[in-house]
Amino acid sequence: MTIVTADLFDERGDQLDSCDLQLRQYGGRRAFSGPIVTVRCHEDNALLKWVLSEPGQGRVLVVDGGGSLHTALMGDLIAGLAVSNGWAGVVIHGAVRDVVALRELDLGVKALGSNPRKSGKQGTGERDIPVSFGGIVFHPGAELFSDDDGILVTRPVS
Ligand SMILES: O=C([O-])CC(=O)C(=O)O
Repeated sequence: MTIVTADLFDERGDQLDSCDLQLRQYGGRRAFSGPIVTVRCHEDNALLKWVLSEPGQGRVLVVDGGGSLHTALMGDLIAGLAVSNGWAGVVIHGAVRDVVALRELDLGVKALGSNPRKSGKQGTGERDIPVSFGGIVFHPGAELFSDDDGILVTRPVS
């Protein structure tokens, strides 16, 4: 079923937070949803590549790259890995590259912008922690809904 975030917000907005940050659509799947997995990293994409190498099971990876547009945290190879492993989407507070190829992939991809410069590969960063941007908190395990209008998330299950 196609996600319509505006309808969802009308139905159950009291249980949802909406991301104010205007991320751009880069993926071939413009509407996507799934449980959240998180990574926080800075201009280094080894950790997110590692996470996207795991079975995605329809989940969405939310990457807090600190808003850096200096290096791309994901290109078509890592995005292709995400497709093969069954991830629904990747939301990046940072940059991507290979944007023409990303459009052809059956994957939701939202990011701040793009940069052809690649990231470091040290593997520094953290995973499975709450991350925050656009005025909301993305909690691991909470549900994310994304389409052309924006991104909604549920609050943590207490
Ligand atoms: O290898 C990287 O840093 C990212 C990349 O270009 C890709 O995923 O294709």
